[in-house]
Amino acid sequence: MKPTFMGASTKQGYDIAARSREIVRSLIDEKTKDLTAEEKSIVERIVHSTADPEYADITCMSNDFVLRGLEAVSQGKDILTDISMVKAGINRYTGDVKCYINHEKTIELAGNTEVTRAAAAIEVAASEGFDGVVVIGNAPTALWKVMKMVETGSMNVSAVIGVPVGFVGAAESKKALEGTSIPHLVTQGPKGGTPVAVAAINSLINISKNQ
Ligand SMILES: C/C1=C2N=C(/C=C3N=C(/C(C)=C4\N[C@@](C)([C@@H]5N=C1[C@](C)(CCC(=O)O)[C@H]5CC(=O)O)[C@@](C)(CC(=O)O)[C@@H]4CCC(=O)O)[C@@](C)(CC(=O)O)[C@@H]\3CCC(=O)O)C(C)(C)[C@@H]/2CCC(=O)O
Repeated sequence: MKPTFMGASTKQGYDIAARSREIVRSLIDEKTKDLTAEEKSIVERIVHSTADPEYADITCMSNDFVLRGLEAVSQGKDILTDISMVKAGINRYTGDVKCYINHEKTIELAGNTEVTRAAAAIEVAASEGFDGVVVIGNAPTALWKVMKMVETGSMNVSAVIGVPVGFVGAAESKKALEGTSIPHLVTQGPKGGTPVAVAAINSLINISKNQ
């Protein structure tokens, strides 16, 4: 696989990405001065992907997030996403990227129990023996389910990127994740979404390749 920078793999693409990174740095350098080099790189990539410097204020990581996340992706552990759009964006990982939202067991479970498909998909992933990094960009109910299953010892999770977007439960679910001992990255408040989730995990994967 060709080396990339911010997903760019051509000379022109690389130049655009490098220029964009310079602009991002000039916008958020002061705000990120207390972060480690790895944390800074992750925040820069999120701001780069969204063109929204506010992410430098609202992105928060637990102290062990980078360590535990890097350990997991370096070992090639599985990555689990809440929805297909997030999975589609993680295109340079050599391990498995899984998403059970359209799995027949998920559809059956959601139909029988009347929970969301997003939450049912987490239960199915755990029942299939998932062990790795969870990436949630859209569905608060999936994030609540992960926290519950980790708390009850029914799911193995190395780290969680919890950045669901929206006005119904997103902020609350992320606040709850911050109160757990699960290694995590969150964006506080309603903002987040697929581009943020993908930027965060792709940045972690990129850092692990350059170690
Ligand atoms: C609250 C939900 C939101 N979904 C958003 C954005 C997009 N969702 C798409 C699709 C096709 C799917 N979303 C579901 C996950 C569906 N979305 C929800 C739920 C209603 C509730 C989740 C929760 O609160 O935890 C959820 C329903 C569920 O039962 O889980 C999906 C399963 C719906 C379905 O088809 O049954 C489905 C997943 C399909 C898949 O992954 O294969 C969009 C592609 C729709 C679109 O815009 O066309 C889009 C993806 C956007 C992206 O950037 O990737 C929001 C906006 C995140 C929204 C939360 C906002 C809010 O209501 O406040």
